[in-house]
Amino acid sequence: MKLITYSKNIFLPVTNLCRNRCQYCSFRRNLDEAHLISRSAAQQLLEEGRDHGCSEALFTLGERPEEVEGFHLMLAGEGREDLLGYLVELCELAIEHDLLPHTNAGLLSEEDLATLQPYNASMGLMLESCAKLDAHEQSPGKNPELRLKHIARAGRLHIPFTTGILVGIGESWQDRIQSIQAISRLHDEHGHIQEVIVQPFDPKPGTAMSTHPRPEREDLVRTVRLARELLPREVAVQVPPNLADPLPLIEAGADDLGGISPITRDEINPNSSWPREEELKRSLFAYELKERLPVYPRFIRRGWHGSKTRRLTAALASEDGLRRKSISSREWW
Ligand SMILES: O=c1nc2n(C[C@H](O)[C@H](O)[C@H](O)CO)c3cc(O)ccc3cc-2c(=O)[nH]1
Ligand SMILES: C[C@H]1O[C@@H](n2cnc3c(N)ncnc32)[C@H](O)[C@@H]1O
Ligand code: MET
Ligand code: SF4
Repeated sequence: MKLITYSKNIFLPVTNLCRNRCQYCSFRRNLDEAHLISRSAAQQLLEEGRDHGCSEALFTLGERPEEVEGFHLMLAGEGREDLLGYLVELCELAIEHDLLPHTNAGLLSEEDLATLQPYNASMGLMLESCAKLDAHEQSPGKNPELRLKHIARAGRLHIPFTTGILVGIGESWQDRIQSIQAISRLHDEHGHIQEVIVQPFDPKPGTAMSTHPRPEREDLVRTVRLARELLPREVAVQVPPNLADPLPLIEAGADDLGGISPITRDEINPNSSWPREEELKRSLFAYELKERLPVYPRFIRRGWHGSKTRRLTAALASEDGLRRKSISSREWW
């Protein structure tokens, strides 16, 4: 039976302040409406996550919020001077609560990426697309060259990495192919890509792209097929089951469903609720559905997960025999 994996996570929106203005995004807010997660709110979510058996704390935030005037006042409200220090503190808090951090903070400097590495089991940054698109006209951080550089830097630092493409934001088929090939080349060089997300664009009311059509199912199927063909076998192709029916995409070669949360919503796609584990088990009965950690086994074996997560990762990986399980359909270990 083919193996399909997912991670049980909680979604922590650290701040929705962002220097970019992606035309599809409803997560970002202007200063007057923006928030910074408080220690106590984070703590409460982490406690709930632990109680629900989650293994991943997904920290997501706008890119370089420090560049927005006024953010330092929000930080000061939490008694901090810099965002990085606060992110490290939140990751430490997650680890104390038995949850493995996975941070996607947008573009980071080499120094900041290196600072976060020890505290994260894995990290992520979507390439989105290797093409320069209108949707990113006001988003300096979505410059594909900068994103590819960031992903390469993560590779040099041995950070197990999640990236992916956003499908249906104005890119061509050629762009999709080239984006996947670019990710594949980075993996050939550094070996750090654990999964590539094929993320369908989902129109959001109130955004510039609210009337832009969502991609056709057949286009998603073709994109997943392309990704599966162009990427080496050990790199998982991830599809979010709250944005499109996963079954045809799994049939086309997808092998991971990403983070699924029993308690928090997908703050990027707040109106698309995740299916429950039982629902997925029912609809994907022809597959072996299996929970995984936010860091894939081969990276644990190589010791690439952040040093501060070592004990927790070992404990979680051995918990239900994950460590020894032999798996037929995929090079899981
Ligand atoms: O719940 C979500 N998880 C998202 N994830 C998280 C992902 O599902 C899991 O955190 C990873 O599979 C690690 O276990 C992302 C992670 C990244 O590094 C980059 C982009 C995303 C996008 C989403 C998303 O839109 N919704
Ligand atoms: C975290 C990731 O969420 C994705 N993202 C942001 N906005 C949308 C949307 N409207 N539809 C689908 N995905 C989106 C981007 O790819 C970002 O990198
Ligand atoms: N802002 C970051 C990015 O777009 C993180 C995900 S979107 C909230 O890369
Ligand atoms: S997708 Fe990320 S980078 Fe783009 S506006 Fe939203 S929060 Fe900012």
